Amino acid sequence: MALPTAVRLFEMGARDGLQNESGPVIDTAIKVELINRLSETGLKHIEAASFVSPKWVPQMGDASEVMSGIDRKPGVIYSALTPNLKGLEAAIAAGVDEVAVFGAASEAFTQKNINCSIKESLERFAPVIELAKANHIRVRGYVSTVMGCPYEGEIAPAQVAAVSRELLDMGCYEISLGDTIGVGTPLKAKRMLEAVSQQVPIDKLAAHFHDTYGQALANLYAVIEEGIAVIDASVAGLGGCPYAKGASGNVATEDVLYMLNGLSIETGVDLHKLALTGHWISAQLGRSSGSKVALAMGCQGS
Ligand SMILES: CC(C)(COP(=O)([O-])OP(=O)([O-])OC[C@H]1O[C@@H](n2cnc3c(N)ncnc32)[C@H](O)[C@@H]1OP(=O)([O-])[O-])[C@@H](O)C(=O)NCCC(=O)NCCSC(=O)C[C@@](C)(O)CC(=O)[O-]
Repeated sequence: MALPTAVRLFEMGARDGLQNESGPVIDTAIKVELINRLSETGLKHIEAASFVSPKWVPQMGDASEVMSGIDRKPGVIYSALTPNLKGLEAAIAAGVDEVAVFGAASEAFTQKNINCSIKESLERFAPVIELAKANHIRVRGYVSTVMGCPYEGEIAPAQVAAVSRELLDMGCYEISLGDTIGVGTPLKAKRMLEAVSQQVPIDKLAAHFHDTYGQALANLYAVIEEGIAVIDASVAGLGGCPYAKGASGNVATEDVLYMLNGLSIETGVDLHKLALTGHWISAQLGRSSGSKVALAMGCQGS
């Protein structure tokens, strides 16, 4: 299949990135400034917060304050995770544009992450999706552990396909396929996608790959060759997953953008501004950017 002419980048840094930071809870003002800076790069889709239990993920405990603190740039969609009705109600009150439910293809990961079975998770999501739709809010669905689980190991592509199909049938507009612990390789990614795309049209799928084993760009190239045109990524490669020990961040948005620019695939995102934002947030966290491209570009100014 020909490569897509355009790709939509879905920025994860403020949520998937920051949720996993150990140490003190990051100031709300820093989260707000990160999102505001990201909004100026041309990104049109920013996951800004997570309305989950603060006991489970302390870094996301100020989701409402973050949402009320940011400058909403017209044309940018600000989304948040909502695992249950309590989260959705808070997200609606905070004025999110879009929400996401998050399940997994692995029973053990689902238990560790959201404290229920896959079946129970889908039952829990049903009223969330219903209420979101009644409020004219679109719902995205995540499926984690699509290429491997930290607790169960190998995950059958058919299982990924089944959970993805359920979420689509329940009303999610898009299913994001998460290689939560970054264990995938290109052939595995293609095989997983082949199974899923028999159940969910490829234009309703997104790739959400972590870079733990340094395979994320190769895996992304493999799936865009198959028609994937939505990519989740995290500025400066921030993040990991609090319930997946050893998982490193999402692939760095700067690195994905550099690759897409090289392929003449349109994104509308300014690489220089994005790299500056990545250096800025990395400095706030007391480290260097996790993006190889940003480091190579060397633009450290604010
Ligand atoms: C789902 C629950 C809440 C179940 O957790 P639970 O303990 O089974 O829930 P519960 O209903 O028994 O409630 C326990 C306490 O949490 C409170 N609570 C309950 N819900 C909420 C809420 N929405 N907001 C705020 N507080 C909430 C509730 O009020 C209660 O408070 P208490 O009475 O003890 O004071 C919990 O397991 C949880 O919050 N998990 C979140 C885990 C998480 O955020 N993981 C990271 C995101 S997923 C991810 O990163 C992967 C992804 C998406 O990026 C894709 C990939 O890379 O693969």
